Amino acid sequence: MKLHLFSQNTHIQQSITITGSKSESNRLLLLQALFPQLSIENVSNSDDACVMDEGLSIKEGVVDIHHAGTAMRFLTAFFAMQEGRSVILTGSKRMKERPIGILVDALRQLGADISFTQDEGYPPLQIEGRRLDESRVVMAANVSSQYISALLLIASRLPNGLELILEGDITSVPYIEMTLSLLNEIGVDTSFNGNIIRVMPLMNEPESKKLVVESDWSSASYFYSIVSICQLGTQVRLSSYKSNSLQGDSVLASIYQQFGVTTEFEDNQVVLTKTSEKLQLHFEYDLTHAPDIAQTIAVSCFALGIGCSLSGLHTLKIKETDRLEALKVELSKLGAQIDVTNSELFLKPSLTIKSEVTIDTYNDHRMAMAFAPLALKVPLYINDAEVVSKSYPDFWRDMEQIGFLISEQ
Ligand SMILES: O=C(O)C1=C[C@@H](OP(=O)(O)O)[C@@H](O)[C@H](O)C1
Ligand SMILES: C=C(OP(=O)(O)O)C(=O)O
Repeated sequence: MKLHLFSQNTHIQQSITITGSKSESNRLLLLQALFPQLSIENVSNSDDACVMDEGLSIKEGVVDIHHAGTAMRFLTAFFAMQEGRSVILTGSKRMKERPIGILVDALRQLGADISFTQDEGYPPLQIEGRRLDESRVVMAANVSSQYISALLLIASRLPNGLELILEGDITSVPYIEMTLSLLNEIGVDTSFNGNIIRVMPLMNEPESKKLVVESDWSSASYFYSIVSICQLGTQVRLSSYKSNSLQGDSVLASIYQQFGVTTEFEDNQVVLTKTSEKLQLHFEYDLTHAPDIAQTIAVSCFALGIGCSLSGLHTLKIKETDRLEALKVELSKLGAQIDVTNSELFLKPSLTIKSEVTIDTYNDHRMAMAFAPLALKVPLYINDAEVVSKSYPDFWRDMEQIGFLISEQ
């Protein structure tokens, strides 16, 4: 589906309800499979949460998680400790290019029986579930935090718990902390000191408990971008959010303050208001701990005519697409002067944006959503716009609600 987007409404006053965080949802769905007395509210309606939910219920045979990185990594750990269950865990063409060797090696240290059915180090995986008696694992922490969260999520159901020794710089730390916080909420004891994480085995079953998923902060990033581009006084209210979020992407509030957007919390809403036009000429930031908002920020800077130097982007090359390369190609089409390395992005300030450009999305939801706010500046086309369903199926409906004129080509 190719969409044409344009919007002349640069003074928006709207309230939007965003679906639950896909990261929190996929963790809680796994925990619920291990502890059925838990119930979850505001679960994400994203494709990634749906494939996670379906995957957990499959007893034998092929489990296809499509493009969902968290489902791939979390289900690998889950099936490895399901005694007597045998599955082939696979995904999309891109998923077969996203590395998983570090997690498989870590699970093998615990005693797991997992083999690669095609390329060594990549999905698909043949997993023969068994009791995992070991408890000590040494693993690299600088490639993806999802490998670490995957182990932590099953840890309290292992006979001896888990002691995880992390090697190298730890990437995407807030996602690890989110996992530990959710474990703590259900009564599991954990510790995280320096490069050692410990999870105690659960002695007593947790009480039945309702856990409410906060809405998705990565999805909120597109509204931050929109508000930053709009006129003074623009206000968008997003539900349901809280100031003490478990999601690292809530750092958006302090980042977009620098682009003139003020954040306030009222009841269960976060209120974004454009309060200042005074902008710096250059923005510098290390996104090691919030990689999913890199595309949003790069496009916001381009729309605002601000240059930027973004670092800590080493994980972007192994996400839904090589996001550094994709940003370079697509922003260049619009007239940007941009350079990327394996972990950085440099954008020069530019005052003009080419109109009626077609943006390719590379099977990456965040390419479509990050570029959409540019429609406030110039008309543009988005190819394969349905990709947004990976994390935010209602995205285009919500764009129409805030005044975007969208037509299918
Ligand atoms: O644990 C999670 O829910 C996630 C961790 C991050 O991945 P990396 O740790 O691979 O950067 C993030 O990019 C992804 O969207 C979700
Ligand atoms: C990287 C992402 O997802 P995943 O790794 O879970 O596929 C994302 O949603 O931006």
